[in-house]
Amino acid sequence: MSGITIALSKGRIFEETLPLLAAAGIVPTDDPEKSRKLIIGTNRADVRLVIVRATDTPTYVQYGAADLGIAGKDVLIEHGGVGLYQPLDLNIARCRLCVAVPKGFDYAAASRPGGRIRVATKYVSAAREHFAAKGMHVDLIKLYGSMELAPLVGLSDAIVDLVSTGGTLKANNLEAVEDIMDISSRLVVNQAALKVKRELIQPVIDAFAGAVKP
Ligand SMILES: Nc1ncnc2c1ncn2[C@@H]1O[C@H](COP(=O)(O)OP(=O)(O)OP(=O)(O)O)[C@@H](O)[C@H]1O
Ligand SMILES: O=P(O)(O)OC[C@H]1O[C@H](OP(=O)(O)OP(=O)(O)O)[C@H](O)[C@@H]1O
Repeated sequence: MSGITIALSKGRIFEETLPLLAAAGIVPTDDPEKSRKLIIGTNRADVRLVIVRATDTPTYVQYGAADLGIAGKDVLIEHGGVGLYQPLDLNIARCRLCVAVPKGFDYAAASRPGGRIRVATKYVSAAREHFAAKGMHVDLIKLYGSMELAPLVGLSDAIVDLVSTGGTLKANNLEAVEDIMDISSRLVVNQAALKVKRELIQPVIDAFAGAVKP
C-alpha cells in the first residue's frame, strides 16, 4: 500500500477519533457500526482505515499491517509496545484502572504485606506490577471481559478493571478500593513506516497534536 493504513477499533475509540481525523482532513466513507466491512475508505485515496479489536490494534501496527493506530494505555501495557512509536496522548477514551471488591470485603486487611488474594482481570501485566510493588501475593486469573462477575460467583476476591462512571461497579454491588493508573488512548505508529512514509504520516501526527483537547 503506497498510502497509509490506520487501525481503529469500533465504538468509543472510533467515535472519539472522528474529530481528530477531520482535523487531518480525513473523513471515513462508511460507518463501522452499520457496515460489516473491515477495510473502510476515506475521502482521501491515500488513506484507509482498518477496523480491529481494541486489543489487536498494537499488533497490526507492530507488524506494519497498519501504519498507525489508536490504542488505550491499558492495551499498550499488556502488549508491551514492541516496535511502536507512541508520539501522542490523544486524551480520548479516558478512564481509570482500578482494584475493585464486593462491598464489605476487607481489602485493607487482605492487602497487608504477606496477604494473599485471588484477582480476576484482563490486565494481567499491569495488575502483576501493581500488586508486586505493594508486596502482595496475588493469584491472577486471566479473563477476557465481564470481570465484574468474577467476585459475585466466587471466582475471585477482587478484580482489576477499567472504571469510568462507576455505573458498572455499582450495578454489581462492587466498589473501587484502589486506583492503579489513569488511562487514555495514544496514537501508535509503526517505527519503520514512520521513516519510509514520513511525508504522509507526519502531517497526520501534527494535525492530531493540534486537535487534542486538554
Ligand atoms: N468505560 C470506559 N470509558 C472510557 N474509556 C474506556 C472505557 N472502557 C474502556 N475504555 C478505553 O477504551 C478502549 C477501547 O475499549 P472498547 O470497549 O472499545 O474495547 P474492549 O471491549 O475493551 O476491547 P476488546 O474489544 O478487544 O475486548 C480501552 O482499551 C480503554 O482504554
Ligand atoms: O464505570 P463505567 O462507566 O460503568 O465503565 C466501566 C466499564 O466499561 C468497560 O466495559 P465496556 O463498556 O467497554 O464493555 P466491554 O465489556 O464490552 O469491554 C469496563 O470493562 C467496565 O466494565
